[in-house]
Amino acid sequence: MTILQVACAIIIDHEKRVLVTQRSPIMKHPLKWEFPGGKIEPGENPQTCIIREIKEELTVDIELKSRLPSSIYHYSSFIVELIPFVAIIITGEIYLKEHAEYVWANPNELRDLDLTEADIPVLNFFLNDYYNFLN
Ligand SMILES: Nc1nc2c([nH]c(=O)n2[C@H]2C[C@H](O)[C@@H](COP(=O)(O)OP(=O)(O)OP(=O)(O)O)O2)c(=O)[nH]1
Repeated sequence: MTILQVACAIIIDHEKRVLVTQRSPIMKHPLKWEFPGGKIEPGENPQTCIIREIKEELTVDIELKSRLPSSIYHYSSFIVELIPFVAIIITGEIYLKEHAEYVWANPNELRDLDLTEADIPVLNFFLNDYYNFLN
């Protein structure tokens, strides 16, 4: 089985809340929550991919702060390598082009969300090994 490489963004605001988006009813994994992002296209690296995807999906420009460890998850029909980046918004207002909803969530709210499976280790790493070092 091939591995689908997907870059995602953990976008944080000045109150240390995290932006999470809900997949729409017509997407794969309908109504699950995720870190926004998408598939790496030929000729892209994960960094150029995530900047492009966030602009396309949320209409904002982001600046990348850190790359976190990938999460590899075996869904029934494919394997995903989820490549996370911590980021901040530098310009623009969020306007959802594909997702059903978004929310700025604190750690307890993040833990309660019905996330896509590949995101759970990403969230755990972020909260356990990264979050407390944020200013
Ligand atoms: N964007 C994103 N996709 C994720 C996450 N976790 C996870 O398992 N996935 C899976 C869901 C999808 O099967 C795949 C990404 O597909 P996508 O539909 O978001 O990406 P895309 O915008 O490039 O796709 P497309 O609409 O062009 O088909 O990775 C996540 O946190 N963010």
